[in-house]
Amino acid sequence: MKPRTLFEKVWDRHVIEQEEGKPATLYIDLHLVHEVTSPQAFAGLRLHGRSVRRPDLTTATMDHNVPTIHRSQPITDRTSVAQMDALVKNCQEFGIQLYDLDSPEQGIVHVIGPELGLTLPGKTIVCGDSHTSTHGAFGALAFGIGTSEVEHVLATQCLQQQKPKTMEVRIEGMLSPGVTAKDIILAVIAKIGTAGATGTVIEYTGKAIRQLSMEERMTICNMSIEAGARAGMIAPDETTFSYLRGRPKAPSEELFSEAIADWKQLVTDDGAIYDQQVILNASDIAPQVTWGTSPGMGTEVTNQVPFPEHYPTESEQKSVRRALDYMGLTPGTPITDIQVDRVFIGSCTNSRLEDLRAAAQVVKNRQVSPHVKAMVVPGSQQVKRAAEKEGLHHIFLAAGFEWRDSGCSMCLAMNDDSLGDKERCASTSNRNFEGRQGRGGRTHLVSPMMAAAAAIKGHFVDVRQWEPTIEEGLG
Ligand SMILES: CC(C)[C@H](C(=O)O)[C@@H](O)C(=O)O
Ligand code: SF4
Repeated sequence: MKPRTLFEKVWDRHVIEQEEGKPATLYIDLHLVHEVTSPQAFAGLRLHGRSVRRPDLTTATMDHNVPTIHRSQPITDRTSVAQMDALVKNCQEFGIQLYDLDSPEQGIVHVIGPELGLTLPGKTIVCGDSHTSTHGAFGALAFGIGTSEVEHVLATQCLQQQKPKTMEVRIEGMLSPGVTAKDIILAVIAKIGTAGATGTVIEYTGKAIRQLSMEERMTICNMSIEAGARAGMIAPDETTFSYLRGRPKAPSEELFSEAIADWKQLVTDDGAIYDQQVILNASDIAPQVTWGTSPGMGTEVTNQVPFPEHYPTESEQKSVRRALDYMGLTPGTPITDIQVDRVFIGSCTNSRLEDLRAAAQVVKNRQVSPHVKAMVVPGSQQVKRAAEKEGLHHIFLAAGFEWRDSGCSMCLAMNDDSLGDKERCASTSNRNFEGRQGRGGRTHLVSPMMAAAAAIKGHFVDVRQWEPTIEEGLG
């Protein structure tokens, strides 16, 4: 048999029907649902008198609109209330499991899927949400779909899909201390651009990727979409299996070794060919900070804000000028001279336990700069409880951070958590578009450690030079 890539194997396992030159019909193993992109889909089902084909393969949570503070009080935003109420009603009517606002398992859809063990190697996973790519970290084929497709999947458990091309992003070597998975993916996007992987499914390979934990792998796959890719995948291995073992929705202990035997097949065969390939060395990657209004407009913390005139084409110069204007930045300014007003540690990119641990390590025994307002928003209520069990909340609260309930929060400011006009934020999220975190707000994408350090110093700093607490005599 012809050697195949990981993507091709998972794809082939799910094609129900494919006519030459036409989109394939794929079977969907897991459909995740949230309150923003589902109301119209359910309304469509009702209109046509249809039911949900496989409620048992469908799971819902509320995350985008939910308040992250004072949860027992009424929510004032009418759209949020309408969307959340609709989800409750729809899940009841159609028999779908919902992790609602009061559920101890509530959280960002891309955080709770893996956490519950719903996300498994080899599955096809869809959700009306672009960052569904996160789940590819387990060797699943996971991608975002539009609301009409949500309706289609609800009704049929299938999806029409054009076969994407493949791209290998190989990260060789080893990361230096202070450099994280977030820096890898920001560096990849800075290199290939936000359209660099358009029409492809990326597979991340190489020694640096194999050494990452599952949470770090999720950070990488999460942002595949910001490089234009349809999805990102990482072949499952022992790290994957041990993460999944014992999770409530993962195969039970009796079936687990059988599952592993199957999952082990999900690797790219020797001799399989990717349509495109990009290679980076992890040891060349430094902590990244974005300076512009797209995730590709980023650089190393040791660099300066770029000069528009250094870009080769007129259109690039124009977009850089516009970005710098919006961001209120002067070319040539060292990144470390940029002062921040706000710090947001959260989002489906960087709100899991290891992210909070990394940030807390930087924050420990220090104080948030007096002119900075900083918050930590755990990705799920389970992450929140786990962090509290380790006492991480004490570290953040003592430093002056706010410690919130879980949700998307200031990643996209659909709830009350938002930036004011011209407020500048160091954010661990994945998008820095104009107005993303609030009208006129200015977003710099960074890793959790970099965000934590910016909160303490009031400006960006190179975390590689962060002194251990003990040596500063503060501990
Ligand atoms: C609201 C939703 C449709 C959107 C997405 O698909 O990505 C959101 O999650 C985002 O991150 O912008
Ligand atoms: S945390 Fe942000 S990126 Fe992730 S699903 Fe929510 S809004 Fe989208």
